Amino acid sequence: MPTSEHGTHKAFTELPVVDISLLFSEQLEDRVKAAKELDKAARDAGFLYLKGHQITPELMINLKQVVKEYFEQDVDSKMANYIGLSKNHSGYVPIGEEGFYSTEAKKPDLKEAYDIGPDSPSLMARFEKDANTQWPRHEGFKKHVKAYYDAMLSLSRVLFQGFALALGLPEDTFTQQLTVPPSQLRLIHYFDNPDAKETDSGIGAHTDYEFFTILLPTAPGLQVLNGSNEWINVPLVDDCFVINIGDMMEQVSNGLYVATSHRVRQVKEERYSFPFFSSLDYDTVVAPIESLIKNDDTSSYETIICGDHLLAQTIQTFSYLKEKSARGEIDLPENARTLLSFGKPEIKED
Ligand SMILES: O=C(O)CCC(=O)C(=O)O
Ligand SMILES: [Fe+2]
Repeated sequence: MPTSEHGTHKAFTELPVVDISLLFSEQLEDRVKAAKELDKAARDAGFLYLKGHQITPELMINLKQVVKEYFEQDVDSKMANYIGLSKNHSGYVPIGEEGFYSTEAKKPDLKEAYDIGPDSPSLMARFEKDANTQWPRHEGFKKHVKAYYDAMLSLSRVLFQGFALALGLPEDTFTQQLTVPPSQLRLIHYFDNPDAKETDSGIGAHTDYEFFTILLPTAPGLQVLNGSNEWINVPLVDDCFVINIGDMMEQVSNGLYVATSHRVRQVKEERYSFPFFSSLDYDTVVAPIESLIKNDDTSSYETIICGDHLLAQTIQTFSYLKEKSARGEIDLPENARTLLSFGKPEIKED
């Protein structure tokens, strides 16, 4: 495992803003120009605000509205679509379902969620070949959430092309393996909490497992660890998504782009947040790209299989999957990594 990569992040005090309008240009030289901006932000911070993404405001407005209505229902109604009832890891995730990083002794994160993935093949394809996404009956939910999922998938394609150019690789390096990726969209609801203290956790410090995440938050609360180990607030910026580098991008870029630690603090106001975790197809072999390995390189990222890595992390995180695993109904993929096994700096909580 590499040990010194954390030093590559700058001591930023706010996130860089990257306008990707030029990634949509017909001209390669324009796309390369935008990719250079992505490259700088990915190296310096591993986190950025994304402008010029061409996602229409209606998609986001409709998503926020229908998700708000959905979560307003009582818990019993929401539990009708409990994630543990699905065959492809989709559905309602009640408070306490996720033992993030096996810190069972810690208080559970104060949030509920609804997880969406592709129909088939899904993250659970090893166990269930034809398992479709579980949708609640709630009016308009499937229509608006699916439209948003599809838009995120398209945007992730553009960004995968941008990151390939940013790394000096052929533009289709990643997208050759982007057919039906097990990318998950999470709809997260952090409860309103007038008594929230600055130190109350909404979600503990972590890095994301995938290549990158496209995040749409509705309120402040997100914090990012900078190169000097300080937690930096991420306020909302109009018309921008927040993008962050995940574990697998760190791996393929041979540590050039580092997965940045982040966490969510409880804020007094109610908060929703919609991360789309961008991955490649299940069978994608994830290893440092040869042209990014230098002769004197001492880093040693071990090769992983994209979907197996995600599945392993998921099985070790969700209570219902831990129980299935204990009953012998599912097993961890071979060579599964334990949680937090990437070469991250020690994650500091205060
Ligand atoms: O709620 C947020 O702003 C971030 C959520 C997050 O980091 C995650 O779900 O991985
Ligand atoms: Fe995250």
